Amino acid sequence: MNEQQVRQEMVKWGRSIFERGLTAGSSGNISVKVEDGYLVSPTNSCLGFLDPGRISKLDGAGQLVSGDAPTKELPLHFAFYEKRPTAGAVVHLHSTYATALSCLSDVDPSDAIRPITPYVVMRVGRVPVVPYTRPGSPEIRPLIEKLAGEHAAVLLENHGPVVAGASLDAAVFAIEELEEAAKLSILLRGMPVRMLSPAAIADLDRHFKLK
Ligand SMILES: O=C(O)[C@@H](O)C(=O)COP(=O)(O)O
Ligand SMILES: [Zn+2]
Repeated sequence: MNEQQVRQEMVKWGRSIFERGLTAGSSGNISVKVEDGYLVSPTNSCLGFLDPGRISKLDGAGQLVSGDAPTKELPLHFAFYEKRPTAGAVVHLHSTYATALSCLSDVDPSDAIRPITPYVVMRVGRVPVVPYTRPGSPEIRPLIEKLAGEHAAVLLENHGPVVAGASLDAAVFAIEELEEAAKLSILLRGMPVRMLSPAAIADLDRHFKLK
């Protein structure tokens, strides 16, 4: 895909995410790795109305080359690119159920999404919770770097989900699945849920290796 096509993909997915209510107002941000750097949603932009010509273009070192000022969450995005060589895109949203889960004090911080259905195991894997930092703070970078080698997705405590994927499509599909799994997890709270067995999870891990 050439750079113009990637810009169009960011506009298409941004609009789709916004129109389906997966993030509101100017919340959320997306980035995609391109041949000579990164394309990033501008800070304070609405994902539903990205202008392809104003998307922030960064060089390989993260310096702004063209377009509007980038999202303030670059440390978050770069932590994934640094520690996950397979990452081609990163998506952060304030989707309702995943964000709700990130606010619950009794969620296991090493495994916030209980393995209820196979698809979340296949597309997202185990999701840890990263301790709270102020949005945009550089303090998030080392916290994510500790986890990103092993995990494609995290929940930012009291904030929301972040997912890395091999492509923008893959990252969007995974964050959508994370949202659905969080929704099930909240809907089923207090009910006698049958979890997938450790053997079933190991079988899924063998057959559907996450990138
Ligand atoms: O929650 C926040 O403030 C940010 O994480 C966010 O979602 C939007 O920030 P920008 O991408 O800088 O607009
Ligand atoms: Zn945010």
